[in-house]
Amino acid sequence: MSSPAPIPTAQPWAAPTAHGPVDAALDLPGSKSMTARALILSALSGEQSTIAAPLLARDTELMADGLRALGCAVSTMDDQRWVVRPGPLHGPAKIDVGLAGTVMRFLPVVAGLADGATVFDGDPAARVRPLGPLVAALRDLGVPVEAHGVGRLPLTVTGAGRIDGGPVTIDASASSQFISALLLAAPRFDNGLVIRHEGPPVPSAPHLRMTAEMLRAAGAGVDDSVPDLWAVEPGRLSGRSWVIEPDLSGAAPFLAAALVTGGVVRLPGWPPHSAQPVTEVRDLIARLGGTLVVGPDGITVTGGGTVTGIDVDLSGLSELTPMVAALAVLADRPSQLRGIGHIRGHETDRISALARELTALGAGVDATDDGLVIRPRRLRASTVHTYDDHRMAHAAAIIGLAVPGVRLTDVACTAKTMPQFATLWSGMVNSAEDRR
Ligand SMILES: O=C(O)C1=C[C@@H](OP(=O)(O)O)[C@@H](O)[C@H](O)C1
Ligand SMILES: C=C(OP(=O)(O)O)C(=O)O
Repeated sequence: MSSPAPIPTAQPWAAPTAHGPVDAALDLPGSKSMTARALILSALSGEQSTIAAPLLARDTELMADGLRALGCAVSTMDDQRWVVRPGPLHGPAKIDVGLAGTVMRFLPVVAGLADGATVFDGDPAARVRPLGPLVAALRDLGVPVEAHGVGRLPLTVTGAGRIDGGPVTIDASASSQFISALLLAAPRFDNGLVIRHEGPPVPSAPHLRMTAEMLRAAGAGVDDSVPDLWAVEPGRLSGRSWVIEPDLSGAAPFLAAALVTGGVVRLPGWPPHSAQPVTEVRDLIARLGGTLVVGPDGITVTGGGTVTGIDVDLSGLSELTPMVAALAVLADRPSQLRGIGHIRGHETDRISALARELTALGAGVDATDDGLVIRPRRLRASTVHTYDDHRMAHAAAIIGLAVPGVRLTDVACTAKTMPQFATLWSGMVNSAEDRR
């Protein structure tokens, strides 16, 4: 396979310090997880679909490219409305997954439905992200997969144009995306799918809820009423008009800015019924000392002046760990973040990366088996390594609000999910400074 697309060039960045409360209304980009699911479901449906307000970022663009490589027409000409025209899925194809968990987990199952061989590879850091249980499940379902070592990239999936489906067992404790990947394609399996999880708890329950909800919206029959068991009926998926919500996880650092500075951040345009875990995030913000209110004008987060340290199981909201860890070093008491051992397999080993970088900033940090213990201490200026991880960059930016002299080795890694992060962040901080 040709070498994977280059990783965005590193861009060192000085995080702006806030000298008072932020007060901002932000128009944030679409949800990565919803855009990824809408693309897959549209590509597997019977007719044309549109995706309004999609996320324009590296992860979703790689997903669109991957579907194109498999024979699906995806027009991204109009930034506000992508058009997906499904076509017969076929190889040979080469797919660059970048560092996107959604691309490296969702597309191999789609490739199993294609006729021919598809080769997958990605950034060097993607080659160490877990994939083995999904590879094993695909093989159990009769799809030939060649993988590196224990089931890592690079991968070759040789589809026969169809998958029998039926019962399969998987250990999805390393990533909920293994289950979402199989569920999203399952209506196209001849016999549908009954998937059982066996192993330590599956993380990211809200993402599995989103998968089931979007499958149902596309016309699939899904039963997710029994813990650790999901059933999808075989059937035709309908093309439809998807409308993507703003990304709640992408919003998280901005919400954190309200907490750190005792300010206000508003996110207009939030739907009354959200596919994302707004209630869980509201409860988390409340425990951290702020308030999140959902009203007709959208979401408003107000900081209470002090960040409260917490003891919290973040397994459902694990992608928010870097943001919560950043708040924890600025909090009034120690925090314990639990239930997140699997984030060692995220964009980087986030447990080790956070422990190392927060310690360098002066915090007291212990990595535990399933998370982090964080003791706030006097912090100092430091250059934070971002490890190509967008959310490590977010964490450093949050701390930089309160600690002068925080520099990031690279802010360009935020292009994974929000290429405009540095501009939006500086705009939020500078507009508050200008008003003072
Ligand atoms: O399905 C999805 O869109 C996602 C599921 C979660 O993955 P894990 O279960 O691997 O944490 C989450 O962390 C990731 O950012 C997006
Ligand atoms: C874990 C994350 O991403 P991915 O979809 O690449 O797993 C994340 O965005 O925090």
